[in-house]
Amino acid sequence: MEALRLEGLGKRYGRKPILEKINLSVRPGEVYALAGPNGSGKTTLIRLVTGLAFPSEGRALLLGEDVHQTPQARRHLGAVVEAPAAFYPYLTGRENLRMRAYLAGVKEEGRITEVLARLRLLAVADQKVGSYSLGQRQRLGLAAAILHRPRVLVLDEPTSGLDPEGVELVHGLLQELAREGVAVLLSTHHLQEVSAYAHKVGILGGGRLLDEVVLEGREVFRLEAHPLEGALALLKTLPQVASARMQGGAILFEGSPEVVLQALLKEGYRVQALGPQRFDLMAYYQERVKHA
Ligand SMILES: Nc1ncnc2c1ncn2[C@@H]1O[C@H](COP(=O)(O)OP(=O)(O)OP(=O)(O)O)[C@@H](O)[C@H]1O
Repeated sequence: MEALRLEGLGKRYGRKPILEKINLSVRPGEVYALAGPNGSGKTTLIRLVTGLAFPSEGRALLLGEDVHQTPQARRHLGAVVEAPAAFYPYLTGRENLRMRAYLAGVKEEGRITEVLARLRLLAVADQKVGSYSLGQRQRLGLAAAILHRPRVLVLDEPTSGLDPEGVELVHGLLQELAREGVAVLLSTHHLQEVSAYAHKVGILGGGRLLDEVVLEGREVFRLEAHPLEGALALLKTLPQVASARMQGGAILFEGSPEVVLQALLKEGYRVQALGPQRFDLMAYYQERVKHA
């Protein structure tokens, strides 16, 4: 079953539509990154999914239960929506987590130490949160979100305000959690960073989900051939080629390089270069948003 499923989700403020007909799903163990320009509705979507905002249409299901109809649906949810997350400044990090653990019904004290260690906060665990840096508070927010071992984790820009080490730490943690079976939905402006491990990227624009890019198992090849236009047209006719487009004097395609090479040689094309190419998510995103 999908861990998280949005069905025709929409939100209007007054008459202004902010989001319309958003359909997406995240499976257990999958990392889904939401990207989009400022104001495209990423935070609004995350607020809807976590139950902090009410949809004007559609619904959000957490492990099959409607977030807005069934309050218990959120027991499987961990979230960091506001940055930095709200904590009692006159209590220590450990005391804040102890309070969260009590509210979430987590009884083992060892779990608090475990998440503090996982977020590299043990050294400051017994200091008042009021004295924490922004990055430390950000990491404490994540520690609190995973305390009760949620099966779905929803995070609004989890790496904003973090130093490079903190960014690495959070990305590493999210990958680990996904491997443990947690479904992760996060919003980000840092596509290059998440493209290393996100399974899917959803691109929001103009209140709609413009595109979903599947990154898992994606293999792209770069081809230089002469004449290039004809080669592109030929590739587009091959059933073994899933996609092909021109980029900077070469063709980028997804599909079988062996079939492509054979077809080109058979038709008398001159093949100058053919090899694997890392999928350029940033270029794809810019192109997609430009034509939105
Ligand atoms: N409470 C509200 N009332 C009216 N409009 C709102 C409200 N909250 C958000 N909006 C509008 O909804 C749109 C989407 O905002 P949102 O914060 O979801 O975008 P975002 O993609 O998260 O942006 P950013 O990348 O800057 O964080 C914006 O035009 C914003 O002004």
